[in-house]
Amino acid sequence: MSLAEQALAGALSIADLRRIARRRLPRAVFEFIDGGAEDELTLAGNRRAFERRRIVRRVLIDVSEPSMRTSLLGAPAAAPFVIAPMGSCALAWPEADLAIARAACAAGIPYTLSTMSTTSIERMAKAVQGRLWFQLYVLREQASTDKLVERAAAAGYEALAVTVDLQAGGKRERDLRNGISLPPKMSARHVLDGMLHPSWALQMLRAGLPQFENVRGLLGDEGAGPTIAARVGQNLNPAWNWDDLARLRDRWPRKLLVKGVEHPDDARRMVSMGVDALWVSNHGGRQLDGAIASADALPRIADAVGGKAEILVDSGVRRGIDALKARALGAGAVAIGRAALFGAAAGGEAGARRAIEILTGELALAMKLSGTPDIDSVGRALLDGEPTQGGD
Ligand SMILES: Cc1cc2nc3c(=O)[nH]c(=O)nc-3n(C[C@H](O)[C@H](O)[C@H](O)COP(=O)(O)O)c2cc1C
Ligand SMILES: O=C(O)C(=O)c1ccccc1
Repeated sequence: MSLAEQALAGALSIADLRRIARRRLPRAVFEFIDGGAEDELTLAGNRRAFERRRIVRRVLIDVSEPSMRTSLLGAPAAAPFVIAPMGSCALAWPEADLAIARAACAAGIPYTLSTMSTTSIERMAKAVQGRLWFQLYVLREQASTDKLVERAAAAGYEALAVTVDLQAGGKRERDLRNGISLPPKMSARHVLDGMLHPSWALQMLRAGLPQFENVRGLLGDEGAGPTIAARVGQNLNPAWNWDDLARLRDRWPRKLLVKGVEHPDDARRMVSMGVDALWVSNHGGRQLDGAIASADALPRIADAVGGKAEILVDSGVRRGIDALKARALGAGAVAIGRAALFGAAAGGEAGARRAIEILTGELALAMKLSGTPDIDSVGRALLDGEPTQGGD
């Protein structure tokens, strides 16, 4: 076993994978992934909202073979997990999108490709046979947005998740301090940072600068944004509204998800328009600092929707038991963002596989120890002190 393989095998938790990633990546890249907006209140709140929930265990139940198989968007999934869309992943590991997608496919869970991926819609569809969803950022140019939607349909993606919480790039102060911008402006500090992380630097030199393959030529160049998020934000349409969502619903024939929902009234209105699934998220604390934690928004949305649409949740999932808590709070599945990317940053496809394996392993154990033989039977009563309106 190589040293890198040994390190991966020795990683017991997502926190361990994060530590390996932190050692391997230049500071600017690690902090771009790890960081949140402003004071990182929402980033920390996401974790706290999962951590503070407590499970009231049941005993004397046969849990010899706990089943975490479930149904997501009308198709089977091996576990209640989905990979969240992440742009610029190749900064962490060459072709990290492909690495994570292959790991997801092997684990039998859906993978969401970002509009800002460094692997094109078509290349991903050719490379991976598993369940693929496409995340849409609404570009300022209507025709360019329409083209992305058409390409995802033509390439056979089963679902479209339109992200609605990046009306502008969040104020990511770590990125501003580190000067990680788009296009990259290399300073002496960046070169030094690279030299201090030679395995990463050599990989990058060999692979070349990652490109946003889906939006090649589409990002306007009115000034390089001060951060990646700011530059991308400048190119998205902040005027996009309910009427536009209705048009998108008409144009896209398959499953439609809205990512970045937090208010029950928004959720209700989306369901009435025929949106198939609500993706409760605050973008991993990277957008509005001060936004409610996802795990707190989740039960209110579940009550508002009352089973008329599916619900996913992300932001702060770092342990398998978080998926059990999320199921109890009303989600069908949790999406994994940084946890998967820390894995890929630590060791490419094997690292992403390790991340999923850690989370599913922890969930299986949590199911046994809580007396949960079947993930689909989880209700709100599993949690201490949760009002059970809309639950069981
Ligand atoms: C490096 C990085 C890039 C991201 N890029 C996108 C993106 O392109 N589109 C999107 O909808 N969300 C994006 N997100 C947000 C994730 O989809 C997800 O909502 C978030 O990471 C969940 O929080 P977690 O990382 O705590 O699991 C990104 C997150 C990270 C960490
Ligand atoms: O950083 C993000 O959260 C994000 O959404 C993004 C968008 C485009 C490129 C890279 C990241």
